[in-house]
Amino acid sequence: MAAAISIKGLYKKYGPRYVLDNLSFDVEKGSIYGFLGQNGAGKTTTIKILSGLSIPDEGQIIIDNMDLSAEADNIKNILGLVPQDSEFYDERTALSQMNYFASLKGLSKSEAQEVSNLLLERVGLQSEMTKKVGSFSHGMKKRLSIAQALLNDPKILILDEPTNGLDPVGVRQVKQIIQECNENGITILVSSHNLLEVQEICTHIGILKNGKLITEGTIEEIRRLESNGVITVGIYNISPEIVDLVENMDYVVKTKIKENNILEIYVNSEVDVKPELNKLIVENGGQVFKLIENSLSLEDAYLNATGMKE
Ligand SMILES: Nc1ncnc2c1ncn2[C@@H]1O[C@H](COP(=O)(O)OP(=O)(O)OP(=O)(O)O)[C@@H](O)[C@H]1O
Repeated sequence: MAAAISIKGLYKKYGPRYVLDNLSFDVEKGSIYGFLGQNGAGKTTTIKILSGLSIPDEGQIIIDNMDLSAEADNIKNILGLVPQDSEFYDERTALSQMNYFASLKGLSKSEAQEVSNLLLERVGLQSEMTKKVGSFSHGMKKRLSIAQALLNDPKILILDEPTNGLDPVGVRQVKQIIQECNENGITILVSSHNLLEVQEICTHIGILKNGKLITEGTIEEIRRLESNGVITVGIYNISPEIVDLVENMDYVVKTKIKENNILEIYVNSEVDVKPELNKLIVENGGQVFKLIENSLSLEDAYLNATGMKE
């Protein structure tokens, strides 16, 4: 699959500290790539570099087959950016704000009016377009910011933490707009520190930690990364020998002993391993009083991968 964005060996230093440290990844054409990481991981720094607002110390960026270092202006024409915080004039209406941005992009008055109307409708602000932006909620401003980013009919849309600080309705609206943009052929790069908020719309996910991409893949691949399930076994007479035997099984990733004779077994297997585990424990003298399997959520896989989980 062709890459809409290809980042190779990106480094960015602030003072003596590298905030991007040999960062490389591709965003496939037509995908919705969730660029995830905790606060300070380097997401905004990467996005600023991609949108030409910051210069990397090293590395190559190819966007839609153009090298950013040589064709920044052409790239601007095919890129839409929704920054974390957009600046609007509170006294202007949404429509006049959009018309103003459209005129900055070189559209005539009538073209601007037409496109602005269309885009405000696309982000669900059609009945609010003559209201002053100062009266808008955070979610409405975010949708206005997306409309603004769509003014140049971009091939690629980059959104920096678009769901941050929104209420659940606002999150749902923004996700729906992102998905509709994608259905209309726009490749999406969306950053977030909240996997749960974006996972249902992403086709791919990359996890950034301290400026490095620590994990990458399709949603399904990420889920399978460490373990795809956890089996909770209650054993009355749990012993170190039983734990050792369990840990040595092929599909067991790790085990954790919990209170009340509970052994948590993280497994990575496509088939049901409960009968085999039960047999092993019982044959070695264990008295099993409960055995439950839960599949791991993507959130768990994320926390495992970022080392946020104990
Ligand atoms: N202009 C700057 N000067 C110095 N340090 C900076 C600058 N911009 C960012 N940093 C530092 O670089 C690191 C990465 O910041 P960045 O904003 O890219 O992270 P992030 O993943 O987007 O997090 P957040 O979600 O909090 O914005 C942080 O430690 C931040 O303090």
